[in-house]
Amino acid sequence: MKMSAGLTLEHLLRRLSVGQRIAIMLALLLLPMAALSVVSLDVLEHQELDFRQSVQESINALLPLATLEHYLERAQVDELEAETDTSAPNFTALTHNIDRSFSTIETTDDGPDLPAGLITQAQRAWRDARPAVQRLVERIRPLRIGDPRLSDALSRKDIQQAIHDVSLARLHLAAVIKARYTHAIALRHRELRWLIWSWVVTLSVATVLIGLFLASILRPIKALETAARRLGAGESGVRVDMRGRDELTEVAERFNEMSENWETTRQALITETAMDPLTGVLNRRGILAALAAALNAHRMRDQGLSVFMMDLDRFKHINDTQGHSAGDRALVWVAGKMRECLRDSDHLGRYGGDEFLAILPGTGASQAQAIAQRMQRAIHDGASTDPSLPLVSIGIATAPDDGWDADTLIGAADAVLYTCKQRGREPEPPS
Ligand SMILES: Nc1nc2c(ncn2[C@@H]2O[C@H](COP(=O)(O)OP(=O)(O)OP(=O)(O)O)[C@@H](O)[C@H]2O)c(=O)[nH]1
Repeated sequence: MKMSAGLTLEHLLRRLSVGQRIAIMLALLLLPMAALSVVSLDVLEHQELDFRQSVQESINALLPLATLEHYLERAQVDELEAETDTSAPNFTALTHNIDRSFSTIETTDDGPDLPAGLITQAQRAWRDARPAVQRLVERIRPLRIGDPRLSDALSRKDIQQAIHDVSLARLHLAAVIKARYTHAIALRHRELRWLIWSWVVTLSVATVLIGLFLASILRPIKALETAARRLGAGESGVRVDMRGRDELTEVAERFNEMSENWETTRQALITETAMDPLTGVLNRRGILAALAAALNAHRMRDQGLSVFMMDLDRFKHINDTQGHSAGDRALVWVAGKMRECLRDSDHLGRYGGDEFLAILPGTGASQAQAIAQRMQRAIHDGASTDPSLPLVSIGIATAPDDGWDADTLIGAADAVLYTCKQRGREPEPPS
């Protein structure tokens, strides 16, 4: 079923020229690859941007919190007093930055994949921390770094509380950012998997289609090559069955014409080289070839095979008294009579001037004797009323009793013929 569907598709493809098929094959390969490359680049670029944004967001959100925490810790160990720098850390700007980070994070759409409540927890933690931080900020705002009043302004307990609250807010915010980062990575992997599958599926489909296109080109080429080899090996009637409208079908049609022409020429050559032009039966070369082939087949089938060596009687006299044309007519008539007495599967050839050789495959000695007598009678009946017609003497040899090869059989039949001609006009009785 699949095979026939493939072949039907192939027949459809053969309606296209080879050039068109190659162009479509290239398009099948290049267009999906180009499209996929564009999509892949776009996806990777977007991922890169998202990733950068995510990292930037982390820095923007966490840095002010971490800085605030850092300054608070330094205040706790009275380091701010020891600072030579006279500018105070800008706690107000820091808290504003933190507020802005939280509002940015809050408005970012995380989609359904992120654990719910993480942002709320972080915001709540910051809301809890903010008043204590604010109070500290209010107290130290008028003071400079290194001012001895800083120690009085910052109560250790308040600082510790603020550190604790800010640290808690930082941890919650870090959890949000981590979750977002993990989510971004998972999304990136999912998109990459989709991309890889798209490549695999697209390339597989393209490969199958290209395979079909290639088959529609290579199969006819193979058929032509096989046919050319068979024709080259001398096989006759070689044809390439091909339907389509492409160049290869055209080549196949020309090949078939060439094969037919060659067959006609070959038949003409065979006729010319193997046939006797006067009588229309095989000539010496043809009948010897037929004998070799018949003996070959005979050995394989293990059946009897008889040969008749036949020589015309009083033929010279006909030639001498009635002319060469009368002799020719007599030869044609005798050949016709002989052919009439033989089966289609038997072979008849003119062996020499007035000598004929018949091959009777599958015929034993007694059956051959009967056929020879019938043939002799038919010729003698005609010749008895027309003096321009000859008589015939027949020597019979049968394989395998009289021999296995052509020369031995012909020699044996010739010997019988000689005896026969010596004794009169009757064929040799079966041995
Ligand atoms: N008309 C004609 N005569 C041919 C042809 N080929 C050979 N001959 C003649 O056939 C004759 C054969 O001679 P013979 O075999 O002695 O003829 P025959 O009278 O039958 O003698 P026996 O065979 O001894 O009975 C010769 O005269 C050849 O010239 C041919 O194609 N046409």
